[in-house]
Amino acid sequence: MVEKLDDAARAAFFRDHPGWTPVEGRDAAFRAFKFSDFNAAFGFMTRVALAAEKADHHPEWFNVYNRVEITLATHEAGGLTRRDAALAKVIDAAAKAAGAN
Ligand SMILES: C[C@H](O)[C@H](O)[C@H]1CNC2=NC(N)=NC(=O)C2=N1
Repeated sequence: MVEKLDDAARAAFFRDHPGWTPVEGRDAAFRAFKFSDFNAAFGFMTRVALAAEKADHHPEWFNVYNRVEITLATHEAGGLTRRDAALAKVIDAAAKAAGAN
């Protein structure tokens, strides 16, 4: 069972992943992305989905047209873990490659 990040590691998560914000009332991280169009947004989601499935660690997300909102948490741990930090890194790189602003 993966452990929740302790306070220092949780602070480091938000420091090291600019753009991600804590979710109120829940140990989770949120970030919204905007792409040029649906094609770019869905291409991004496809790349994230493949990485998530490979890692068996999945985002909670919401998409409308060119907008993708993502919440990260580890359900089995009830909060943020190193798995979320790893997925955030993949997400940020994929978003950058897909031209998110
Ligand atoms: C059985 C399987 O390993 C689990 O359901 C995985 C799948 N993806 C997951 N994703 C996330 N975000 N949290 C989990 O606890 C989780 N658990």
